[in-house]
Amino acid sequence: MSEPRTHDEEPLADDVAVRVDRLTKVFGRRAKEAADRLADGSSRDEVAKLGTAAVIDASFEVRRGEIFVVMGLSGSGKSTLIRMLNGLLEPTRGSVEIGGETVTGIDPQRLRAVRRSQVSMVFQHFALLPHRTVLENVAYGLEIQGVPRERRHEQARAVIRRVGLEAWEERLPSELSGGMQQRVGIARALCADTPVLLMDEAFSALDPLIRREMQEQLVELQAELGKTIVFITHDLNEAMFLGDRIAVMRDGRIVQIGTPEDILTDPANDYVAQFVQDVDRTRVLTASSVMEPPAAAVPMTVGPRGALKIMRDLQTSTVLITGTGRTVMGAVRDRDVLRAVQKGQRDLSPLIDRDVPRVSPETSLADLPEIAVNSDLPIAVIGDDERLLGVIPRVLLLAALGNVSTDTSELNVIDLPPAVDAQLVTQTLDATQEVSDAR
Ligand SMILES: Nc1ncnc2c1ncn2[C@@H]1O[C@H](COP(=O)(O)OP(=O)(O)OP(=O)(O)O)[C@@H](O)[C@H]1O
Repeated sequence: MSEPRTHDEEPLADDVAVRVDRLTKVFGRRAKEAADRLADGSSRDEVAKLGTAAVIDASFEVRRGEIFVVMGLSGSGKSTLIRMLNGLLEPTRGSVEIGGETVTGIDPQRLRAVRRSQVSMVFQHFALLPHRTVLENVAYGLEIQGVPRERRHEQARAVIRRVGLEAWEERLPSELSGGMQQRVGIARALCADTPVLLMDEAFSALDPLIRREMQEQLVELQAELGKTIVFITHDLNEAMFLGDRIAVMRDGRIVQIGTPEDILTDPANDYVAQFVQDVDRTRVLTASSVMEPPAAAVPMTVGPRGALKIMRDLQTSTVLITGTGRTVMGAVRDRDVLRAVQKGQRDLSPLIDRDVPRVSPETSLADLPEIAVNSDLPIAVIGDDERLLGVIPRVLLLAALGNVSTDTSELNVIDLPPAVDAQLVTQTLDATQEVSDAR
């Protein structure tokens, strides 16, 4: 008798839009043999005589509503992979499931039905029908499904409005700019109303400004419509901007799958590390990825002497002060604390500057310089419950704000050194120690 399944073991089938299992594609006459050898551990080069291994042993799941980006250099196997996802190419080994249905090895009629109901594709070069209007292009998918004219035009008009092209419905594609043509491409894919959108270098032919606009629009549309999107690109910044998760491909293999932050901060190998070297980190990283643990803050209860010691040890001129429940009370400056210690004061509260900048952990790094430059205090990273989650120490912007959002790999910020001399601090602490000991 088989073991009863516990709730935990239940596959989360409903959450998975696309499941790819050990997918391999070899081009060449002896493809099967090459794929078998690859499965037995041979390298791509070792099987090169048998065929070109375009995709090797790829496995991943794309969750519903996720933007999953496949990124890699030219020739790494991205297009081959996406073509297997919609059944345009038959895998040599492995399987693809879309919406819970296996699409590998099924009969062509069934495959067409699954494709129609589940998957739409947006191409790099728009692939619009040149002699049909924008409206007819967008409605085309419904037309071949036999949807009556009135209804398909109505649906097409709705998505055309969504992508902001309502004034262009009756125009021909050639009358539109590249960005607009691609919006028609997206509208066409949306009109088919499939849960999965496959986008193959969809924005690569557009100039940078339009491209950025399209990326933003796609993220908006996705948030609104909840589509599952598999997006292929060789552009790392695009991958980082769009991807909930990114799969990095190299020579047919997926070498890492992770969130943009994982890929950036914890690259799986030198190849990925090199790839991400030039990415604009400020757009990807958030306050939570640069903050120091809350231990870098000081509880009120330590008093001026305790605070001064900690500031000396951390070599910092300002430090955050926390109250009960680790809420942030403000920050103190070393000068003020030193003076208080010299005067034998026991209470930190009169020294606290309550004007500490506060950000949420999701605040983009790109927004921090502006906050940092307006204050000489550390930035407090605060959770929903007002608790201190981390500290971004007092930073100084060396360059103009504009510099930070370029593709530098390091942020141009440094900690300010303590304002008062460490020796003086130590002398003061020793002297006041003697006083308190003598008491
Ligand atoms: N029909 C085919 N016949 C033989 N080899 C092919 C075929 N299609 C692709 N390849 C090879 O498979 C490898 C992966 O190609 P693929 O087009 O999937 O890569 P890609 O990452 O999409 O690159 P690009 O961005 O240049 O399209 C390459 O070596 C390519 O030459």
